[in-house]
Amino acid sequence: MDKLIIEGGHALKGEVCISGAKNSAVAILPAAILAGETCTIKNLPNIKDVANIVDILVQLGAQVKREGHDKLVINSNNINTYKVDFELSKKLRASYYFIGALLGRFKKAEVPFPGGCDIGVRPIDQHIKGFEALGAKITIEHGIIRAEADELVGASIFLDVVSVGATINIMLAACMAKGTTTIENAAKEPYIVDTANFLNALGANIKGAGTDEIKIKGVERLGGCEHAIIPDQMEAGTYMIAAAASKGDVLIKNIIPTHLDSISAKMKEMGIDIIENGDSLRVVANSRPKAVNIKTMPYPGFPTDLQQPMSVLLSVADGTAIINESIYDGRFKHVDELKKMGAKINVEGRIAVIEGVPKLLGAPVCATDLRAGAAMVVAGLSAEGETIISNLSHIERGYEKLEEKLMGLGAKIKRISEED
Ligand SMILES: CC(=O)N[C@H]1[C@@H](OP(=O)(O)OP(=O)(O)OC[C@H]2O[C@@H](n3ccc(=O)[nH]c3=O)[C@H](O)[C@@H]2O)O[C@H](CO)[C@@H](O)[C@@H]1O
Ligand SMILES: C=C(OP(=O)(O)O)C(=O)O
Repeated sequence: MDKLIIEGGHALKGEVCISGAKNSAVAILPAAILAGETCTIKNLPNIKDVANIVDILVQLGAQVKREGHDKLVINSNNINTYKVDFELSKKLRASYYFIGALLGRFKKAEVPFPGGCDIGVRPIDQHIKGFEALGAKITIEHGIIRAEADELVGASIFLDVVSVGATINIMLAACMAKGTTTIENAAKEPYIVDTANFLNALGANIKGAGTDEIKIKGVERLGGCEHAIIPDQMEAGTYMIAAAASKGDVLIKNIIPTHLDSISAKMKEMGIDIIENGDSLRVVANSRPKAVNIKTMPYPGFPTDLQQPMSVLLSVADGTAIINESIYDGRFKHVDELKKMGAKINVEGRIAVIEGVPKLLGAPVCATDLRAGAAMVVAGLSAEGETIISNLSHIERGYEKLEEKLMGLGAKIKRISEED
């Protein structure tokens, strides 16, 4: 089992280039099952979640060819099963997209329950409600979700909760359904727009992605296309927070700054300089940040996926901050780890009260989930002394070349294997 060792207290300085978005990639790759011709997908992040999705595509019989480090060419014509392997499915959250994609293509899907970060209850009732509205019969047996339909017919679906996964999954199933599907109270995250753009490039007719009402007119057949994944909002946000926590000066390149507006706004409120310029953004932090309150919200609100890294910056801020985690009921598992480094945080349900301390002190800590891992890295970079982070597999699901990128910014970070 590898560990990361960080010698903290070195300001990050320089430039970092952001990779393609995990949450777009893991939706668009399964969506390629609906394509009647070859798809070329570019700007894919080289992360475990993408590798896991590719393993499922291959298990189903798709031809997947890698070209260069960030490009895959996929042909789904030879897919010969609608059943996803149990072990592969539970390796990540996004395996749920195979339900929508296989149902859309074969009118049948068998997908074991997905895995993903353990951050509270994560039901998929809204996905199921959407598939049923389109005419599918859903049964759950022995941990496997079975979806089956004689035909899929467009329907009007009002989501009870704003769900990224349900919005995309219904889009996938509805693309080739008969008639028009309307998703109301749809999620608006950039991944939804990216996935809709990909499907439209294949020949789908989706309008309104990025708003809370999406209309999908079913088409007979989808073709192929070339598509580049958008930059990763969460990776970019993590580097913004890391730059500030280390009192650094970092130019974050290859981003869409509007996707980061809620983070930039909060960081400006904290007294950190954020300078946008085209597709890059510079973060300059010289002094201790001011404490601010945060409530996580669906896009364009402050993203839950950056709540954990942000809690590190608030741990060393001047004053007391309140975090209201409105999306998940268990996304504070990292707090016990941060306390080992001297953070003063009280958690009561979905609320964390953080009393800022002047500095954190390095300690052995564990990455309990993906963004908890990112939070530990940010904490290690800002802390005095050495931080040793274990349980790295979560971090590998979502961050491409983490050590390499941080070392490029002057961080003292290295990976060791247990036997080293
Ligand atoms: C692979 C992927 O894209 N993961 C992201 C996706 O996860 P995921 O798609 O799982 O998250 P959702 O947007 O669906 O979940 C949002 C909230 O809705 C609830 N809910 C969701 C679906 C449902 O059928 N019923 C229900 O009650 C969830 O418990 C949660 O409280 O969006 C989350 C919210 O931005 C992010 O944290 C994850 O990084
Ligand atoms: C919660 C996350 O991932 P997943 O939904 O894939 O578990 C995340 O990316 O922060």
